[in-house]
Amino acid sequence: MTPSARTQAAIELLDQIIAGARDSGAAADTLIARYFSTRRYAGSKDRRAVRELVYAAIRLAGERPASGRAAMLAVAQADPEIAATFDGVGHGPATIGKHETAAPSGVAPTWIIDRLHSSDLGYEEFEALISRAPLDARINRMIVEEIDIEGAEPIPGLPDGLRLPSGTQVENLPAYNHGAIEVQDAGSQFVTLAAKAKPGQRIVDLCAGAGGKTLALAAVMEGQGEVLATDTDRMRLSRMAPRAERARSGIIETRLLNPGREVEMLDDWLHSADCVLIDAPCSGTGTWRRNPEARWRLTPDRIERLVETQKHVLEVGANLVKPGGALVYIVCSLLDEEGAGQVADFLTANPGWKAQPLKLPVGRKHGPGVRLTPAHDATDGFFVARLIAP
Ligand SMILES: C[S@@+](CC[C@H](N)C(=O)[O-])C[C@H]1O[C@@H](n2cnc3c(N)ncnc32)[C@H](O)[C@@H]1O
Repeated sequence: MTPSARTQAAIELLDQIIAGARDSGAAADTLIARYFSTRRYAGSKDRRAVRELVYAAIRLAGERPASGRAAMLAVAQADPEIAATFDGVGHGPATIGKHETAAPSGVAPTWIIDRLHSSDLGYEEFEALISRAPLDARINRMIVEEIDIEGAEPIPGLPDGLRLPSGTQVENLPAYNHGAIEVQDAGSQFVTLAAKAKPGQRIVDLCAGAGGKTLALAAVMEGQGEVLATDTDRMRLSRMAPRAERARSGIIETRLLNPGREVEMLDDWLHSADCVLIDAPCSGTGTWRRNPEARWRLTPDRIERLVETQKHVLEVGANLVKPGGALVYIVCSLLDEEGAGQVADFLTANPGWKAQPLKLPVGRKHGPGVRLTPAHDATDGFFVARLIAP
């Protein structure tokens, strides 16, 4: 592909990504994979270059742009080499018109910026929210003692964490195929430490998804005890079994829940878990480094619905914790209404429950818990609190 054809491909993809964000459609990565599956003429270098262009445009535009062309024009404004590809030749985009406007640059839509700011996030933190995320992994000590991957660095404070060189094709590493490493952001690993999981315990991972945190819990438990991984999403939960098998985690049981009937379906675990981990569905404002187009998808209504679901899963989880046991609440959001505020409301509504001060190797105290931010901790953004049952 010529440089101009690459720019045109990025514009077409951005049009699809913008429509996907507006209509709750597929994520950018899925759309990019689909686009190239029908364009065999594009080699791996072309795909990489187009992907880079697409993500550069997504990172630049805080608000959802009017069109893919407007988004790429913003990249062209900052980079004369890209501007030169608007040449109208062959498969290239038409030349830039005198009165054409580029999508405005920014970190996020103004209403979200305001909410982040009211959640005590300083403006100096904002740029880092959409910076490029490093590639982190977790070593599975049940399979290997030590691991040697060229260019990999330890992550201070995380005995099992590894920062891999960017661009590492993890699926091609023998260590990955043997289950010796799992891709997992350092922030996710740090907040899972709040569960203080130990061999022999009974733990529920209530919103387990495809099992990122479940596998980390099972690894610390060294194959002793029980981990019940539940979720209401059949597709996500079904991805757990093959991952658990690869990681040789024999103590994980999965259970698909019906929304609204969770407590009934978990009656064999009532008031008996040492710990219930709730990695609640959230706005994902802490993960824009990995999914920068997610900030074009948010609406105040969507956040309101998420806050309701979070309140609900907290109530469900509280029913499963044994007296003196722990409820660990996590969101990858930096909005207080989903994090510190949500937990404060829970504590008011449930007298007797207490927030236990958390000592994590990273993060800063924030309300009844701890907050990790990309600028301060070089991780995705998270809020985590550990609550002890009466
Ligand atoms: C942040 S994701 C979990 C990610 C996962 N823990 C990980 O580490 O990869 C939140 C999950 O909550 C699930 N969820 C939503 N409502 C739920 C409910 N009422 N009960 C249990 N899980 C729910 C969603 O399907 C989603 O998989």
